[in-house]
Amino acid sequence: YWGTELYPRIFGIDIKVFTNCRFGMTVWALLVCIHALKSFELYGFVDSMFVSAVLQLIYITKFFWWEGGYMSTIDIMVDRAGYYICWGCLVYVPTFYASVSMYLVQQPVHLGITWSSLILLTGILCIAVNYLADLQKQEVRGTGGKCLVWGKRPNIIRAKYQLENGKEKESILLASGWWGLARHFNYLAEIMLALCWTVPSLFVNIMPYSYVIFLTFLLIHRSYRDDDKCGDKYGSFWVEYCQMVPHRIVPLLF
Ligand SMILES: NC(=O)C1=CN([C@@H]2O[C@H](COP(=O)(O)OP(=O)(O)OC[C@H]3O[C@@H](n4cnc5c(N)ncnc54)[C@H](OP(=O)(O)O)[C@@H]3O)[C@@H](O)[C@H]2O)C=CC1
Ligand SMILES: CC(C)=CCC[C@@H](C)[C@H]1CC[C@H]2C3=CC=C4C[C@@H](O)CC[C@]4(C)[C@H]3CC[C@]12C
Repeated sequence: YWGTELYPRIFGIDIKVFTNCRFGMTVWALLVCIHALKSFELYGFVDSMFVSAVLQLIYITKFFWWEGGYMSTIDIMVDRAGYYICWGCLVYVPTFYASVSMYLVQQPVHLGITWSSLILLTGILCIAVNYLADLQKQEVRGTGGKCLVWGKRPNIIRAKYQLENGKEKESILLASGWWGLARHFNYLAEIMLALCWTVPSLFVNIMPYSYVIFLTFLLIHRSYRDDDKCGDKYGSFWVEYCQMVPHRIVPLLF
């Protein structure tokens, strides 16, 4: 179920790049377009479908833009290519992640220009925060901490860790900017964004909210998994970071 190989290749093709990045994300985007086209064919322009589809498509485009950063996440560095990842990315992501659009084909909602614009702008803001947080970490590490974070010198911990062969290495833990608000503020933006592309379906049925609910559980669980992973890797340096940034996802709350 969890797999054995970390980076399997078939005929030179990296299986995890294919499943996690290319197939799942592309079919998700295609299904959003297919549902939006069907809705247009049935009812003409529907603002709720437009807002939801545009947010999902911007998010997927952002994913491809940032794909290099995804290569250093738990999915690629820790999870092996087993049933969990393969079924998850080949079947679960395209179908379940696009389920709000599928729902809106059956249940069109007219939001009006004010609500549509408000939801669209909030969603775009969430995508920007999620992207900027991921980028900030990459930039600080890429420059060895010699950059500005929100206009100031970053607060960093130079964390030492050991490789399996005993060699000592160093990495940077950022404790300011987005990474000073909470240890995974990027997850909060991710959940708020999913809410933005779901809320156009209003509150008649719980079905379209399945993805937001799933994502909330997934990311809370992931924040614990990441704490374990980083605690094992960085030891006392991670404890120091947790003392500086005590909250996991929501500043002052959780
Ligand atoms: N829609 C979905 O289904 C999901 C979307 N996502 C999104 O994917 C993106 C990547 O998420 P994910 O990989 O889970 O997690 P993060 O982007 O939060 O990365 C966690 C890793 O970053 C490093 N790190 C942790 N804290 C710091 C710090 N303060 N400074 C520098 N480096 C740090 C550690 O790795 P290292 O070993 O390098 O130190 C840690 O394992 C996010 O935008 C997330 O929202 C994630 C899961 C599901
Ligand atoms: C129980 C079950 C079916 C779990 C799903 C497992 C996987 C399919 C998902 C676990 C983590 C997910 C992802 C992580 C990070 C991502 C970056 C984001 O910008 C786009 C989505 C994704 C690639 C996402 C894809 C599904 C998972 C691998």
